[in-house]
Amino acid sequence: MDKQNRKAIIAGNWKMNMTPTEAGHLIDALVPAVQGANCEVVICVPFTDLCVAVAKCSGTNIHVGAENVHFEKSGAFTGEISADMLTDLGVEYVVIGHSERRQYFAETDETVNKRARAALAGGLKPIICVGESLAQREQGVTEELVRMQVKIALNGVTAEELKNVVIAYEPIWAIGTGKTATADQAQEVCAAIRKVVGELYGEDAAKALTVQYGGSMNAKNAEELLSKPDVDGGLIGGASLKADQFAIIVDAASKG
Ligand SMILES: O=C(CO)COP(=O)(O)O
Repeated sequence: MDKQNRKAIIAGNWKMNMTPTEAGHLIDALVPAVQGANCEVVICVPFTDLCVAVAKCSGTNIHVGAENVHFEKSGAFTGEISADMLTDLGVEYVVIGHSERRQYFAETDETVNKRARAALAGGLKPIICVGESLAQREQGVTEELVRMQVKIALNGVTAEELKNVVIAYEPIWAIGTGKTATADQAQEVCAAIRKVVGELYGEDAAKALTVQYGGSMNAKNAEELLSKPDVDGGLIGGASLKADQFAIIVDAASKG
């Protein structure tokens, strides 16, 4: 499979970090640091940082994403944010189904699917997160679980819509722990994700799909992870909060 035809995407997931003032400073440092990138650069930021991010990234090569979206178009859902609210601001991507949302906010494969469909219908590009816990890896059910997560998340997503979908493999045990999956482990599961998408949508669609790895990806290990044939980018937490570290990861993806 030829990786050259796929777009590598390096996306920061800032999580619950950065006030709007801090966000402005970080983006001011990021813009010159990633301007020569030969991959897509995305920052997914808290809702409160979106305005400043969109304003500062306008006219640059940095694309802006949110960290979640509600599945209804509008209505009595106190505290929630719709796809239309995000696109109206100029937001392009949205992280969906992050394991922290699944673990702490009771999101399920079914609500992940509803959010993904709402995002796509609203013109956003969802970065759908899947991945196993340590116990699930030790039980040997990683591939089966990830296949199921992907199948449910994509239920009802059309082949045309799939072109705007990114899938991120994020083993839960590697998130924020400093324990990175080995490049071979990342490759194995990213390939399995591409395989199930191929079964659902055909070979060409699978070949075109961007599959990211996320979980303690950093300036030191990015190059090796990104060198794997089915790892098309990264979803980066901690290391995305430092412009110099994030830029090194972007450089690594630009070479691949
Ligand atoms: O959850 C992640 C990205 O969504 C990964 O976080 P870390 O890079 O901090 O491990």
